[in-house]
Amino acid sequence: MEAKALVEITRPHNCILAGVVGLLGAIVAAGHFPDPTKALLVFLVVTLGCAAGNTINDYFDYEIDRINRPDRPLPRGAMSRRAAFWYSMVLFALGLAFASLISIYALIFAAVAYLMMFLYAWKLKPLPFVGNVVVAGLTAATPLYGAIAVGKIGLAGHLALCAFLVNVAREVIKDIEDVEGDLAKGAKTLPIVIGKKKSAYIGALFAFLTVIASFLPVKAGVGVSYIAMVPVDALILYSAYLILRSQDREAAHLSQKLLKISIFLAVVAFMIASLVR
Ligand SMILES: CC(C)=CCC/C(C)=C/CC/C(C)=C/CC/C(C)=C/COC[C@H](O)COP(=O)(O)O
Ligand SMILES: CC(C)=CCC/C(C)=C/CC/C(C)=C/CC/C(C)=C/COP(=O)(O)OP(=O)(O)O
Ligand SMILES: [Mg+2]
Repeated sequence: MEAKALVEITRPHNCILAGVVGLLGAIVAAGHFPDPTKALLVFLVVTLGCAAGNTINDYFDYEIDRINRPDRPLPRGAMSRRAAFWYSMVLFALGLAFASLISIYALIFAAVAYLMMFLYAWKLKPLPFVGNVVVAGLTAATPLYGAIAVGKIGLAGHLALCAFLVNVAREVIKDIEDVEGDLAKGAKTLPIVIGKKKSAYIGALFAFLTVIASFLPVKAGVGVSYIAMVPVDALILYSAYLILRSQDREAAHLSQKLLKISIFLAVVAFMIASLVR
């Protein structure tokens, strides 16, 4: 087994971004930076959960990824499926252990989120649109987790709404990109059921809704750097334009990657604004 596969399979860039979003949720809910121990625990529970979710996802997606993503650790043989399964279980268990140190509510919330990630990878992904909503719901749960840890939701709800909308858009567009492999495994994703053009309209609609919702977090203290949301919203609208113009694999890949960049930029803008206000 390649040692680097243990890190690569977790998709560390997603996990770190998710951990920062959990922390951001705690900050905007509390209105200040939380207790450092609690902040670290929130970061660890979200990061470990995301790492476990990505790992179990690759375990169940082995056949699809052999077509769509042959360079990933499992299809290229860098790690066995059995090792990936037990590795994800260890990561889930570690996350729950840290969640138990926060509060009973934080433990229950994490357990439900982790279960949803397992169910998504095992059974829900092939269901048209349901899988997209589950993944987007999990990204929305991330800022809410930080808020739960500090005992109030507050303005983290705005971040959760934006996270949900932008990730529904991105998941639908990713499914347009992955039609070939999903067809081979018999997955009934939205583009396979209603066609790539109608799916592009749905993806673009959720991108537009994200831009509208992005004005809500102005109350979340992003007033100082709200100007930073202008390029973020422009990037989201450009992603929507790209997928409406063409639904081929290359256009869908660029559109979903630009949406991911917009997520990263938006999180940075919110984090700076919430810390400097
Ligand atoms: C206005 C605006 C865009 C606000 C941002 C809202 C916000 C706080 C978003 C954060 C969402 C979040 C928790 C992201 C964590 C990382 C992530 C993208 C998770 C979803 O991953 C599923 C995806 O299918 C993985 O695919 P890939 O990224 O290609 O590995
Ligand atoms: C709220 C708590 C405690 C944890 C949340 C943890 C987070 C951030 C979850 C966000 C959603 C996520 C990363 C789910 C993991 C499963 C995953 C990678 C879904 C997407 O997989 P596919 O739909 O197969 O797409 P790929 O082609 O990228 O594999
Ligand atoms: Mg997958």
